[in-house]
Formats: sequence, C-alpha cells, structure tokens
Amino acid sequence: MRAHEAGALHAEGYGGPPIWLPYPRDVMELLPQLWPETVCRDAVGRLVIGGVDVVSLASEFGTAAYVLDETDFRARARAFRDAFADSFTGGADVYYAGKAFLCTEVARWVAEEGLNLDVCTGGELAVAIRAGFPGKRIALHGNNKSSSEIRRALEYGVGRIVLDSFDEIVRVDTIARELGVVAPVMIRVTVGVEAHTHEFIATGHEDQKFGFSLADGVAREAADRVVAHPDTMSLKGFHSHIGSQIFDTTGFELAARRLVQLHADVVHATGADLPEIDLGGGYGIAYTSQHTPLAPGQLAEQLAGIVEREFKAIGTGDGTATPRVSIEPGRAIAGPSGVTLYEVGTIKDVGLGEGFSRRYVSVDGGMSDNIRPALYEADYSVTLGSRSSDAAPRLARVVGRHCESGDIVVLDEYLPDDLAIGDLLVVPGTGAYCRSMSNQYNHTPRPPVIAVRDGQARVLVRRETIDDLLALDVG
Ligand SMILES: Cc1ncc(COP(=O)(O)O)c(C=O)c1O
Ligand SMILES: N[C@@H](CCCC[NH3+])C(=O)O
Repeated sequence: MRAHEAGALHAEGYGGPPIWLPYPRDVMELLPQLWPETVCRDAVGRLVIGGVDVVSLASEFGTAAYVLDETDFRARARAFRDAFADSFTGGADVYYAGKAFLCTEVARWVAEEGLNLDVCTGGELAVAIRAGFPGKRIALHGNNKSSSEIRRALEYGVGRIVLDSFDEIVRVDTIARELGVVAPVMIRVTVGVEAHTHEFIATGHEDQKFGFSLADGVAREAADRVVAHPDTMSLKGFHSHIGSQIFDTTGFELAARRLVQLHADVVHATGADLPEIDLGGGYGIAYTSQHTPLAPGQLAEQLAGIVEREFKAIGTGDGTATPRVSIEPGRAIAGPSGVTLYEVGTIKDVGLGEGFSRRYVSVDGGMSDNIRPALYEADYSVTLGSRSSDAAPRLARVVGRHCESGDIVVLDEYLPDDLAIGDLLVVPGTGAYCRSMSNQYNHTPRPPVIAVRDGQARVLVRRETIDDLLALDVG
C-alpha cells in the first residue's frame, strides 16, 4: 500500500492527528518485494542487509552510500539464466545490461554466474575487459559507436556488435577489413511498438534515434547490405529492445512477431543462416506497491510461448529453424539488489493552510545519486533503517540537498512521527540506473558502492572526494 492509496485518510497524513494507526509502521514489512532477499531487522530494530546492519555500514563507509547485496544480485542473475535456459528449446542466453550498474567486481559476478554482458560504450567495454570478461560473451551496443570503440571491441573479440545505422555498417566493414577479421553482427530493429512506460525510456516506436525502422524497409535494407559483405561481417540475426520498466508482455509479443517475420523474410530471400534473435531487456521491477513484476520463470515461459507461436505461424517445414534467443535484462537483476543509505539532516514541517502541513525530510544526497525522480517522475519508497519506532506514521517527502525544488528522493511515504536528525533512511530499488546515472551536480562527490555478503562489507567503488573533483579542474 502506498501513501496515496490511503484514500479518505490521506489528508490526515498532512499534519493531522495520528489516528490512522491501522497503517503499517514499516514499509519494509509491508512490501518485501521491494527489498533484497536478505533484508531483515535485528533485535534492536536496525535494518540488516547481507548480514550487515546499516548503522555499522554508515559508520564505516559514511552516507550517502549505495549498498549492493551480492547474494541477491547473484540469485537474480541465476534465476534469469536458469529460467531462460529451461524454457527455450532452441537455447537462450541472458546478457546482463551493464548500463544498469557496472563495475569490475559486478562484471566478474556476471561472468561467474554464466551470463553474458551487454555494454554500450567504450567505458563499459573497458570495465568488462579489466574484469577479464570473456570476449565471446560480450555484446557491443550504442547508436553512435566511435571507430576506436568498434576497433577495441573487434580486437578483444566480442561476440556481437549490434548495428544501429548505415554509417556504422560502413565503419564496421572498414575496421574489420583493416583488422582482417569477420565481425559478428546483429541488426537493431525499430519494430514500431509503443511500450507502456515513460516516454523517455520507450525505444520501440518509430520516431526515435535507435535502430533501423522495420516499417519503411530500412531494417531489410540493412540486412541486405551486411549480407553483401561476408568477408567482413557475419549477420547473426535481429535485435529489438522496446523500452524499459515494462510489465505487460503484449509489447514483447508484438515485437517478437515482427522480428520473427523479418527473420524469416531475410532467411528466405538471402539464404543467410541467422542463428540468433535478441528480444532485448526492459523487464519492470517494483519500486512501490503500484508495480507487479513477473518472476523470471513466468517471463521466460511467456516469452518462450510467444517465440514458439510466432515461428509456428510463419509455417513449419519451410527451412526456418528456430534460432537461439537472447534477452538483455539490466534493471530486473541489479535494481532490487541495491539500496541507498542516507542520513537525515533537517526536518521541516511546512504549513499548507487550513491546519495542514507537509513534512520535508532532507537527506545527504538526492538528484546527484538518483536522477530518476527528476528525470522520469520515478516513485520510490523509503524506511527508517537505524532503529524501529513505535511512533505514529506520518506522511513525509524525502528531499535531497541540491539547489532544485525538483530534487526529490521519495515523493510521499510514511515515516515515524519521531523521525530525528541523524536517523538513517534506506531507499530500496536503487541498484539500477542510480550510480550509473549519477552526477556531481553542485560539486557533490559521488557516493561509494559497498557490497555486502554473509555479514561482510567491502568497497566496490570508492567514494569520490572533493579532491577528485578539484583534480579535474586544471585552472
Ligand atoms: C539495448 C538495450 N538492452 C537492454 C537494456 C536494459 O533494459 P532494462 O534495464 O530495462 O532491462 C536497455 C536499456 O533500456 C537497452 O537500451
Ligand atoms: N535509464 C533508464 C532506463 C533505460 C536506459 C537504457 N535504454 C531508467 O532509469 O529507467
């Protein structure tokens, strides 16, 4: 249940008397699906993650801090790997989308759990290379890959480059020829699907920068051009990614139908053997009770059914074998495994008139460590982590420390009325697209990423310092 579901009692949340005690005092108890599997409270009420309580984490590493639960991350990665391996008769590969969150150690976890890796810049590729990630299991994405990124990827022997433009086809052809290699490539297709998600993270509709359009024949033309250069490029198949934070599989179904049809057309017309098809990522997670994600097993079953149906529909016995399927989940693996730890700095009850007020709780982070509320109006939840409280719940808005009124961490959530300066707040679901989209607005050093596992904590990415920021300023 969310604060805004409180109906008639909602207004009372704004400074009204604490008469709504039926409301749960702890959002963590109410919504376990928002939290890493290992989260619990210890005997004195402190939130514990990966066997380490958040008070100890804060005192050792400071706040704000990202905390990543290794056991939970690995379990989610394995769940995707196993579910897709079990459901797809022709075989399936899971590419973890590193844009969600990537560092050297996480790349190693991904490799060890038997997943592949999707990188979309030379920077992400460099992390993968540093981690010793096997080249064959890496896919290189991006709508404007530079020549040096393509060269590095081919030198390292990546398993696929996902082509995004005609210019890039020329670029890959030229570099592969220089290096004397045949580049394994896929073609990213814009399938014309309106995904049900925020418009900034939808990528399947026609009018946007990614991929080759299916509707106007450009994707088909791209395939013909690639197939015409067998000495430098080997076409492995087509790719589609319709967007992110999607719950409804109808978009994937439509995308798969169109991709399978294109696949069959190209196989028949060119005689190319296309061994793979990539359905992209985009599987939604729960940030609040408003979200009801599918488990990897359900997703795999549904997607396998869709792919099988679509290949049957184009006719069996026509020589079109069902290819190996790949998917690219990022958020669904990293998102729920991470939380952000903040310390309360100020508490302000702002009068709204007629006896109502809104409680603003300021923490030592904000839009520099989580830009998603400002960018996508993303909603999050939050709980008091450093202690439990018997005080009545009170609706609060958690805000950051940046010079923007849109610097909101959590729009509305119940926190105990006795919340105090120095309390620790914990925001779940921040494992994906928070650190990876972080920034240094207002010269704010970025928080560290701490891994927790079996009662041990260690730094994966160290905290930035003011000196780091000053070092960039050569003036
Ligand atoms: C090509 C591609 N694959 C995979 C992903 C990962 O998406 P998500 O984190 O929603 O699973 C993205 C990001 O939206 C993407 O652009
Ligand atoms: N950055 C987006 C996800 C999409 C990015 C990849 N295409 C988010 O935070 O929701």
